[in-house]
Amino acid sequence: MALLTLKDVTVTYNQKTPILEQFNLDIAKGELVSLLGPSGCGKTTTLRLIAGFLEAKSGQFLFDGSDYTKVPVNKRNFGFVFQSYALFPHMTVFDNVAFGLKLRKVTGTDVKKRVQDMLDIVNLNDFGERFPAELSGGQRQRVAIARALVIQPDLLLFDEPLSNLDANLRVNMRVEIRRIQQELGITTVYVSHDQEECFSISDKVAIMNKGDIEQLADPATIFRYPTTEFVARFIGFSNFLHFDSRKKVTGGHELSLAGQTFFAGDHPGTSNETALAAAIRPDDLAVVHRGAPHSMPAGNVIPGTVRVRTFLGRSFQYVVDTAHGSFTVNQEMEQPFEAGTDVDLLFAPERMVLVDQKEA
Ligand SMILES: Nc1ncnc2c1ncn2[C@@H]1O[C@H](COP(=O)(O)OP(=O)(O)OP(=O)(O)O)[C@@H](O)[C@H]1O
Repeated sequence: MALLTLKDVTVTYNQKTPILEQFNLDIAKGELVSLLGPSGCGKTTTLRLIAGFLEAKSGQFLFDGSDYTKVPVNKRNFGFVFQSYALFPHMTVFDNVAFGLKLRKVTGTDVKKRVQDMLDIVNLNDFGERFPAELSGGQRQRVAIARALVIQPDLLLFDEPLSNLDANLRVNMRVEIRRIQQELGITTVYVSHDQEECFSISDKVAIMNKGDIEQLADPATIFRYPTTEFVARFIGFSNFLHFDSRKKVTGGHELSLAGQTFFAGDHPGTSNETALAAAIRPDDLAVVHRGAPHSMPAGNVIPGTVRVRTFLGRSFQYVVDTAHGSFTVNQEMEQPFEAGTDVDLLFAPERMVLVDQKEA
């Protein structure tokens, strides 16, 4: 059963068109769920709604079996960590972390023990007497996490917590966040626009587009088997074929495109029966000299010409122009193709993921 449920929630700012409309989300106890999507898709709005900073126009918010729709922020025992650490500059680290406990009327020795425990968890046990100005960005963010956790929240909410940190520190801190979240088994909603960050730490990722969740699944499933063209593009499938029709055949699916019949195998990426587009990652396309032997089904080949070649380090990237549009291919090779070379693009049946074109 879900710990947190948003049910048919609609949110409008300034009475204009809804930002979220009939929005639904379920989160199970102990899960870390990320909301990921382009700027303006409604991630922060969803988080603010869960936090209680924002009221829904209609719909329900259920938490742990109770109706929280009208419960005010200060009656929800939730912890927040924001992009700006929002520490009190005139208070020591210890006092910053203790602040929420004092508000909750926790007394002397209890405060000391709980703050110390939290500083241990975030590896800042020797920093209690420092002031925020005497800390690095990563240390400040750890204080913010300790402060959110010390109240033993029922839910932890992160809004772009790492975006003020430099790249290396971001990687370290996301490992820390995942470690702490798992150690405490605390249910967490995490907003970021950084795909790698969300994929690396989450049990589930919700990919949002214009106020809707287009796909909610574990990171590996989304990475390999996006269900819509929007999700596929967002996570790096840059090649698409848009078919006229499809037919189930033994062992797979026949897909027709302007008289040519492609074949896609039976795999989780072809189970969506309404999907009429194929998405293919640049790493999953192969390119060979025009007419070179290969083991693909005859229909899974498109002739083309290399327009651009770039060097990626491990591999080369080619942009290949064909009668069906341009395709991007990453391929490791000893002797790379020059721009202008006539080639064949090979579409492996197990690498074509069939996606819906909704919101494409
Ligand atoms: N206080 C507000 N008043 C009016 N419109 C708002 C307000 N806050 C957000 N919006 C609008 O709501 C939409 C969703 O915003 P939201 O902040 O939820 O997006 P986001 O996905 O978090 O984006 P970002 O990644 O840029 O932070 C946007 O179109 C935004 O302009």
